[in-house]
Amino acid sequence: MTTPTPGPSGIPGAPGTPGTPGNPGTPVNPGAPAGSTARALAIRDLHKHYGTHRALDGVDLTVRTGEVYGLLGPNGAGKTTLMKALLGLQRPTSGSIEIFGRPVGRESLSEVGALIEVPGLWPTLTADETLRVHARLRCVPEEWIEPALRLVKMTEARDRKVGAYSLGMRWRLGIAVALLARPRLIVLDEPTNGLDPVGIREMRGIIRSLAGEGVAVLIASHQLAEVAQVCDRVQVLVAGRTQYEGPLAGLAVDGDVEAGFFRLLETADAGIR
Ligand SMILES: Nc1ncnc2c1ncn2[C@@H]1O[C@H](COP(=O)(O)OP(=O)(O)OP(=O)(O)O)[C@@H](O)[C@H]1O
Repeated sequence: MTTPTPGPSGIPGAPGTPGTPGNPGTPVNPGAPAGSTARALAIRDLHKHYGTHRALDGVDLTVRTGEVYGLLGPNGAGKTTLMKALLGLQRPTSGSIEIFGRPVGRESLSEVGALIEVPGLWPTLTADETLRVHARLRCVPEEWIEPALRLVKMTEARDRKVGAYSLGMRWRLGIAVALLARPRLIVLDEPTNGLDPVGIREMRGIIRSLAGEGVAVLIASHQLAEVAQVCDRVQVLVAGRTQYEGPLAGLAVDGDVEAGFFRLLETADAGIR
């Protein structure tokens, strides 16, 4: 578990963020003391059936504030289905989802930022213009743009058109958009997909900064390496069922996490066939 620290990003709305010089900080959740680990997301016995196919078959998952949680699983495991359900994009067959203690709905989703697949951005706008549009759409003050740009290290590129950005820059801007309204829970689908090693390292740094400020982060990935260095806990899903839940190190077989992960996938796969 990560202990929230004074906010390096200067995103003043993140819970428990004491603020930085010139950036006094206005906690979104003044009731939550710095360092507390409230339940950001609680999923219980979630089922999603498509006809007779069980895409999710009784999944439980809890993500706490200040934690980076990895949802791992091969193609078709049910990761996207779970994320869509928690974002209100898909109705589960049964089970419950609570975001900061409230069911999925307009109010609870106002606490959530999401980046699913490559961010859709307007190529003819600059980063600054992009964020201004989103600030207006979401009724967010323009002063919140600067800290979001700073967190993703896009201040220098803010006046360049998005059409000329690398994939890594687009991802970073996509994260800035997702963070603009200062969510307390952020959901990222394959956040390092297509990034080069430098981009991957930067993305990890951004994710850890968010967690350090008390934001709860849920990452879905089918690659162990992607989550290995950044997640506090993981859940391995195979064919809609939980095969493992806990710290990554708990997957290890003879000290080898990767070997343990692949053995788990093979065993689960054999059990399904
Ligand atoms: N709309 C749908 N209708 C029928 N089956 C679906 C639908 N959406 C998903 N599925 C099935 O549900 C299962 C889970 O799919 P899902 O996309 O959630 O997996 P995933 O873990 O996100 O995979 P990937 O890593 O490939 O994105 C798969 O077997 C998929 O074929």
